[in-house]
This record gives sequence, structure tokens and C-alpha cells, in this order.
Amino acid sequence: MRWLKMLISAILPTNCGVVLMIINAKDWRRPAFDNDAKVQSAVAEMLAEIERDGNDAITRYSLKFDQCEPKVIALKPFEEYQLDPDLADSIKLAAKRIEAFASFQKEGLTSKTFSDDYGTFGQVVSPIERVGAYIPGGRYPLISTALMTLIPAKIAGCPVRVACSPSDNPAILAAASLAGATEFIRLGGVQAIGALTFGFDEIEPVNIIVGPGNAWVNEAKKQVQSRVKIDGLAGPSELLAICDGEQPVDWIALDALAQAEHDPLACSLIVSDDKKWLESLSDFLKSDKETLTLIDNGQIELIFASQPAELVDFSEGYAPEHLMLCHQKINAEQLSNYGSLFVGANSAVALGDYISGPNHTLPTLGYAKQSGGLSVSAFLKITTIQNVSDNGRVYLSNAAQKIADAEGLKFHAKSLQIRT
Ligand SMILES: NC(=O)c1ccc[n+]([C@@H]2O[C@H](COP(=O)([O-])OP(=O)(O)OC[C@H]3O[C@@H](n4cnc5c(N)ncnc54)[C@H](O)[C@@H]3O)[C@@H](O)[C@H]2O)c1
Ligand SMILES: [Zn+2]
Repeated sequence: MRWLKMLISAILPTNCGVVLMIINAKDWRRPAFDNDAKVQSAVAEMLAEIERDGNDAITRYSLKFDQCEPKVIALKPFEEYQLDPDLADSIKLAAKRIEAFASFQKEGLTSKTFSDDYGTFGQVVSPIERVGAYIPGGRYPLISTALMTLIPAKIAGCPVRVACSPSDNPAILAAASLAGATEFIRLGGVQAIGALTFGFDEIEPVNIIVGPGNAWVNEAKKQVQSRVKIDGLAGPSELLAICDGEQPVDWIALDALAQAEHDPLACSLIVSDDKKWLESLSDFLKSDKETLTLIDNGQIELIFASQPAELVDFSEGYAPEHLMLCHQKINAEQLSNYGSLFVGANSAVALGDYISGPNHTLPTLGYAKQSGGLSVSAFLKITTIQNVSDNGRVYLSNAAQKIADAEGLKFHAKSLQIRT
């Protein structure tokens, strides 16, 4: 739809103001990310250089993109950072709630065994040893992401938790310290993902990299997956709000603007079956000068669907990162493709960004169809253990030998036969 808007903007005289059309749901398509190929090849080149030249390449790229040398910063205890006391209290409250939610998620993720006539078999849940947490800091220092990425790793019991951010804002350092970072590198973008993957200075490569970031960060995470586990792809923010005509226009408008302000590629869609309500939302949005750039950039879209079932289909097809459900005739159970669901207008997405407790690192670009956001389970590995009894050795070897014979794997068959 961006091309249509551009065309209309070009035809209309400039004093006609900004164009905020109401699009029919069936005509809407997710815009292709036209930077894909360029970003892919640039990132591949950067990672290859980092693998080859190590610290030198990391430093070169950090100077080029962030105008600073990468730096390992020793973290002080949280209380020693000179933060505004109200901010410090809010960070502590957020940390407490994120920790409580991560602990709640960990319940049930336990090692267990069962025994039968043939032995004892079980699963072992253990923490991944070395974690790398990316904390975005290009446009805004995301203090909250330090808490969201590091606290679940601490709750999972991962012993090494390396934080990377292009920002050394004291509040980020303080939050990383409170959240339990064991190391902090001031480093951003592809070079940060490269450093976590291949190592930097004294810091050894990590086993898992988590955290959101811009298109560069996500492409880099995508490309290092053969060496290191990643949590998922959490790119430029998305919001889909499903609303009936009873919702407070100003609240919903501000929720849309809030997610759009993260990044020029971030996008908020408001869908409703009440055209009049969408029109008042459009009037409200156009009345505020500060929103015009976001609207002009195609980051806020208003979409009409004729009935609730069509709203549900639209949402399930789009699979947004954040989904607001503010519609009396639709139940949460009708929806399953979302990173996090915010039910009712009280549940501002910004509460989820900061303080409610569930993780804010969430899948974008439709990945919510196959995965949820970051959780304590990402930091745990589930391995298995098998202890076959004498009875099991004879009985199971007899049966397994038949399968080995059928496969033609003769030493498999012999190793079984000798036990019968
Ligand atoms: N999906 C989620 O869960 C979630 C949560 C929070 C934030 N976010 C997203 O995180 C992102 C944060 O983005 P940001 O840019 O502010 O910070 P960022 O830290 O992700 O990226 C900044 C880095 O990008 C690199 N970079 C910038 N331009 C580049 C170029 N031309 N070539 C190579 N590298 C380049 C720089 O090295 C810089 O350090 C936003 O898109 C936001 O929507 C997503
Ligand atoms: Zn947000």
C-alpha cells in the first residue's frame, strides 16, 4: 500500500495534508523488506572478515558504524550508579516482575526419569553455559532489554552472561549489573554478534545469542546460526490492534505511535469492523504534528474488515509481534499467532515493553506462526539419559537387531546380538 500512498501524495497538492487511508483487509499485503539482499550480503562480508581478522575487524566496524572503540566495561553494583532515584526504583520493580515471571516459567521444566521393565530413562534439564545478550542502543538505549535478556538467563542458571550494547548509558550499565551480566562489552550491530560468535579479547565465544535488534543485528543472528544457538529473530517492532468501536481513540492511537517510534521499519496496524471509529482514529492521528512523519513513512496503517471473523483471519495471517485484543466479540482463544497478546485497552503494549513481567523480546515478520518470544526455556537444554537393565538388554536387543538387519548396518546388529 505504500506505493499507492506515494502516488496519492504526489497527485494531491501538498496543502491537502497527510494521507492516512483506511485500507480493506483483503487488499492489504505485508510490505516486502526491500533492503533484504543488500543487508544480507553486507552482513555476510562483515562476519567473514570478523572470523578472519578477529579484534581488528571488530574494532574497524565499531569505529565505522558507531564511532567508538569496542570496550569491555567492568560493571559496578547497581546502587553505585548515579541514577535518578525514581528511575532506579522503576528499574528495580521491573527487574522483580521479570524475575518472578521467569521463575514461574521455569517451574515444570525439570529433570525427571521414569522406569519400566527394561530400565530407567529420563530427561536432564541443564543451563547453557555461555550466554550472549544483545541490548539495542542505536537509536534509544533500551534499558528494559538488559533486564529482559539477562534475568531469564540468570534464573535458568547459566553461569556466563555476556552483555553487548552499542550504548554505555549509565542506566543500561546499571540495569545490566542488576540483571546479572557477568561481562559487558560496549559494542553494537553486526560486530557485536560477530564478537559473541567468534570471541573478543579475553572473552570466549558464547553458546547462545539472544536479544532484539535492528535489521542488521537480526540478519547477523540469522547468519551465525550454524555455530551458535539463537533465541529467534526479534526485529523492528510490530503492533496489530484489533478494536471495536468502543475503544478509547487516544489510548489506541498512542499505542500505535509508541511501537512505530522504535525504528523507521517498525509498523503499527489498527484493524476494526467499525469504519466510523477508524475515521475518528485517523482524525486524531492527523491532528498531531509529531505523528505526521510516522504516517508519511507508512508506519501507521488503518485497516477495515467487515466482521469479527475477518478480523481474526487477518490477525492470524499477519502473526504480529504484539497483538492487542480490544474487541468484545472476539475471544483470546480464537487467536494463536502472536508473540504476546495484550487483552483489553488497560494492557498497553508499553507495559509489556517495560514492566508487566512477560518477555518483550518477541518474534517479528510472521515468525510468531512458529515460535514465541524469549523465555527461560531458551537458556536450558534438555538432554536424555538411558540406563538399561539386564532384562532390557536381552529383550530390547533382540528387537533392535531386526531393525539393524533391515537397515543393513552389520556392526549395529552384532553389537546387539552379542548382548542377547
Ligand atoms: N522484536 C522485539 O522484541 C524488539 C524489542 C525491542 C526492540 N526491538 C527493535 O530493536 C531495534 C533497535 O534498533 P536500533 O537501530 O535502535 O539499535 P541496534 O542496537 O539494534 O542497532 C544499532 C547498530 O546497528 C548497526 N548499524 C546501523 N547502521 C548500519 C549499517 N548501515 N550497516 C551496518 N551496521 C549498521 C550499528 O553498528 C549500530 O551499533 C528496533 O528495530 C526495535 O524495533 C525489537
Ligand atoms: Zn515498544
